[in-house]
Amino acid sequence: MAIENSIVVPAYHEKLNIGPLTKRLFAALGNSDSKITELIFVDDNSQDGSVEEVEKLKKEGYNVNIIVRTTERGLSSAVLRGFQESKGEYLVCMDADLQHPPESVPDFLNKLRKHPFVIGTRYAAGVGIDKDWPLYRRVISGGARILAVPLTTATDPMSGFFGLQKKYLTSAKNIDTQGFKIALELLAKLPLPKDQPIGEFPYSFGVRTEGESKLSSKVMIQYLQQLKDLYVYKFGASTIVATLLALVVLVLLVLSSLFHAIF
Ligand SMILES: Nc1nc2c(ncn2[C@@H]2O[C@H](COP(=O)(O)OP(=O)(O)O[C@H]3O[C@H](CO)[C@@H](O)[C@H](O)[C@@H]3O)[C@@H](O)[C@H]2O)c(=O)[nH]1
Repeated sequence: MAIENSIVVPAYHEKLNIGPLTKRLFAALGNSDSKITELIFVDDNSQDGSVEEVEKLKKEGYNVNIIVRTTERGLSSAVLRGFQESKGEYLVCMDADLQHPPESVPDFLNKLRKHPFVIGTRYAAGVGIDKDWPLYRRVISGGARILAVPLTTATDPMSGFFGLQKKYLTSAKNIDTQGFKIALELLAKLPLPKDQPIGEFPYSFGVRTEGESKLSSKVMIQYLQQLKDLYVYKFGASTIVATLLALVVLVLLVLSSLFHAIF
């Protein structure tokens, strides 16, 4: 059967999450959807046994693969590499750490059949962020989200849980693959049809139980640089709005590099 859905998971030191994610995902998809779905991990040479874990799952019959990159590093570029190597028309990106619930993927895919781009959102009625998520992460996430408001109508462009129809990716140009926020980059730059709104998919963001977050001050600085570039891209370098927004971001950039703890 031809593959229709490709689930791409950037992974760095996620050995302990690979098995549970794979099993929960394919269990949620059920027999018929499992046959048309592939799961692709994109690992940056973690050398922690992730490859062996995937080989084991393959032997158990799961349609799962792992791409190991040895010369590149980074979440956004890993996601794009997975998309490039995928066979399906419906592409979904999710984290390895189970903070994006695998059980919601079937409904997510249904939505993706009706919208060119779907983004998971933690900001909707009845969903949210686990109460144990630390305050500093809430502040970072909320601040980052506010700064992105001029760039997209999406309520949660920080989300690493998103999907798109592959036909819209083929015309992507000038995509910046630094940092973590590939969904925002794609939302701002892809030539998505104006008459079809992006889909919002409410979900509750869980707590990581295995492994560690890779969020660092470097990632935050990359985000601010990305924002500055996107403001200029969207509003044009000569407009007053772009200049003001770029200035705000630059000040934050300098401050954050001086005081890593500011965010
Ligand atoms: N291949 C690869 N994968 C990476 C890298 N850095 C992180 N990842 C993978 O990317 C996923 C997200 O990284 P986390 O470190 O778990 O992210 P987080 O800070 O806990 O979550 C925040 O960022 C996520 C990604 O955008 C968001 O999904 C989430 O909503 C939140 O904003 C995980 O599967 C992780 O292994 C990298 O350099 N290379």
